[in-house]
Amino acid sequence: MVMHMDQERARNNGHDAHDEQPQARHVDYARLLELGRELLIAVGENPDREGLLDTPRRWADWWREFIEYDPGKTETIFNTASTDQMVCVSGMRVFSLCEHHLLPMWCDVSIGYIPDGKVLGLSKFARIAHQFAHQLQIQERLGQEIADEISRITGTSHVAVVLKGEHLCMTGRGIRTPGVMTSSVMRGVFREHYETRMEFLRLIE
Ligand SMILES: Nc1nc2c(ncn2[C@@H]2O[C@H](COP(=O)(O)OP(=O)(O)OP(=O)(O)O)[C@@H](O)[C@H]2O)c(=O)[nH]1
Ligand SMILES: [Zn+2]
Repeated sequence: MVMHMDQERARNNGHDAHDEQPQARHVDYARLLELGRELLIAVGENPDREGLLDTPRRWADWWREFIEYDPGKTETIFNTASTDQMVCVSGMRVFSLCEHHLLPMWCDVSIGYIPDGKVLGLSKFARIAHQFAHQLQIQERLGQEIADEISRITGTSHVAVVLKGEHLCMTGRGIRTPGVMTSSVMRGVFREHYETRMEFLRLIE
């Protein structure tokens, strides 16, 4: 008997038997399909009416796409003797989900670091930002996790991450007030040295 891939994943406690990245997350797709149907019933809809027939499938697909997001290769490093530069990559927009309400948040991510012999490939900053955005999040933790990963890969402790977020849970429900949440993680010389911090903040304006 050919086992469906999702059943096989479930049997392996969320991981493929030959999964090379044990930290990769998987959804229970069959369960999502059931829940999508249940959700429609719970909000007073008829899941068998024509317009909704494929909705549980689309909804399950969206969760799978979000949770099983693959950032690709994130660790391309170039060795360099130069340690006198500040590198900033700014305005990278990522999509995430607020863990309190399961509603979208959009964050504009800016990252700065001072290399210590290793520079990271430019595109990898966006890959890393998306990687940590593709899970249930709060904005503050998203910034910390991005900073941790940049430090881990490049081996420098001088890392700064600023996020500007718009949260649908604040703009589209509840208090219904548009507003921007800014959070910043400043480490190493970015925290200790006022001029360095200000230079970074000017560069990402
Ligand atoms: N610090 C922080 N708070 C967040 C984030 N996303 C959502 N929240 C807040 O989480 C809080 C949850 O508060 P609760 O009082 O438990 O939930 P609620 O009754 O839905 O609150 P309201 O949103 O005020 O209607 C709210 O103040 C949200 O604005 C985030 O990324 N960071
Ligand atoms: Zn929220």
